[in-house]
Amino acid sequence: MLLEVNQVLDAAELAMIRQKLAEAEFDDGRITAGYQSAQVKRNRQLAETHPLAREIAEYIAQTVQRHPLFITGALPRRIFPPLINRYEAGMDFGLHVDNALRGRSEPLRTDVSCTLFLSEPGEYAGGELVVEDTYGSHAVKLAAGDMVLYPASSLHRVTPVTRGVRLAAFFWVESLIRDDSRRNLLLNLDVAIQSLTRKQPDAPELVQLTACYHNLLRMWAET
Ligand SMILES: O=C(O)CCC(=O)C(=O)O
Ligand SMILES: [Fe+2]
Repeated sequence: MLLEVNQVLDAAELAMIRQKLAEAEFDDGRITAGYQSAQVKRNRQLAETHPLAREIAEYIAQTVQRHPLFITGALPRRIFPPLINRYEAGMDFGLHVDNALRGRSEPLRTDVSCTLFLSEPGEYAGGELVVEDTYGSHAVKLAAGDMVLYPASSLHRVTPVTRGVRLAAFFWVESLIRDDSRRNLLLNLDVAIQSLTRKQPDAPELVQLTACYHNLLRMWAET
């Protein structure tokens, strides 16, 4: 499942984050890459230990969790602190899969991968996030402040940036629902229940549908 969550950050929040990042020193992106992905990773990244990285990570992690579609789509159990990357002209990230586990003490299982775009599409050429699934390749390039969620199990890449600079926050979610197809089913059920609630708040089926949602969640959730 590829899920777009729009307007996670508003213009003022983006300006604040962008201004802070404008002064920051970025390192080689391979600092967090596994063996295979390091071979194909050509970007810059703010070190996790950088005080600014911690401040921005905290801010973004709090903000995404206020977004109902993020909660419904990811059903987060734990969020890995968001990292910031930067692709300048000539940089890209070849086909790879994200590491299954992140962090040393109490490793987080990466179920959902997220990219939150911090640059507007017009600020750079190229730089699409391309995610492979059983239905083919999907190229994603969103407005600044928008985010895409995709299964961490999928192969993906970032096409070469040929002009300008692409800034993004990226992070992983350990979900209450490990399996992508189950998570997707719950998302669709939840969205349908919410839509029916808006259209027909007194529909008697709502109680059964809500029971189905919670009982599936109870059956599958790993807490
Ligand atoms: O920059 C992106 O959109 C994705 C980055 C990525 O795939 C990674 O760091 O593993
Ligand atoms: Fe990745």
